[in-house]
Amino acid sequence: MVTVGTRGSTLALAQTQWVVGRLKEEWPDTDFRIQTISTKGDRNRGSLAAMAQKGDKGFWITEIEEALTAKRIDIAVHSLKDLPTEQPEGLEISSIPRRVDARDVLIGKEGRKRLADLPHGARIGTSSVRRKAFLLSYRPDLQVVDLRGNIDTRLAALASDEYDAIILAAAGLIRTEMRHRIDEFVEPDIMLPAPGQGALALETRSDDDLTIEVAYAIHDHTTDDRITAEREFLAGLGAGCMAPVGAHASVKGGILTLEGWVAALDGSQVIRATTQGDPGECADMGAELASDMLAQGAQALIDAAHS
Ligand SMILES: NCc1[nH]cc(CCC(=O)O)c1CC(=O)O
Repeated sequence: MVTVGTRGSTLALAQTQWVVGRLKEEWPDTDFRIQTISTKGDRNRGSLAAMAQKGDKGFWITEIEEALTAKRIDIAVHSLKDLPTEQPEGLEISSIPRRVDARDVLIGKEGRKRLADLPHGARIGTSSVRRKAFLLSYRPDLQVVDLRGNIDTRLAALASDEYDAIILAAAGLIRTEMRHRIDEFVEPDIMLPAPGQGALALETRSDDDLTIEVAYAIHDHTTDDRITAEREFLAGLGAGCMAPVGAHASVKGGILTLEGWVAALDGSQVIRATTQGDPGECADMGAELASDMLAQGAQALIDAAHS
């Protein structure tokens, strides 16, 4: 019996059921069980940004990692973009399944269904500092209004008068079978996705060889190279998942292209850079792009976001 732990949100459960379905295909004789765990992120109604400023990077995952260490669960399924770039002692990411669409999407009211067509001063709901900064860089006239909660809560908020449109990750809507709600895929040249967006991580105990083998059966090497480049870039900046940082890697014809953006919180400045190389060098490429950008002024933007 392999116990797979996750948060209890609709999205967390949907992605964990998908993972267990894939694992069952690979290991038809193994029994899998899903165990839901409540985290600080699920319980805290305060603003995400305030929690991040307290340096609390892992508010979606601490309780899940405790359950893993205590052997109450054997595999933890996480959204990769919520996972800090370092794992605690004794735990490791042992498998990265194939990524779905990494882009952000717009969902708007009638007549508010494309970013370029939104009226002057339109109100956009998001609580992500990255989405806010890139939106304001593209359209400084827009008003970004704080909106947090799970996908269902955020979609429901669109019915109120407070928002003309909201921005979400495509992956969350695709995984919860709500793809039909997407009005526009926002292209990465307007809004670069978060590092790891659209990818999952299976975390296990480092000494649990049997479970590691089970998890690794659904590992995807190309996704791993892409997200490694993106996360090394984020780590190299000394930034967490709450910084106005975007990163997106793609692999074509055996070449990995990594793009990184760092923004001022108000969108008044965005530093952009791109690098290309062999996918085998993905970690170094991420680290090098980060140090190039720090030298180009990204340090001041990161410091300002953290202060
Ligand atoms: N921070 C919450 C979160 N974590 C992962 C996803 C979406 C799914 C993914 O990126 O894999 C979301 C919701 C959102 O950003 O719209």
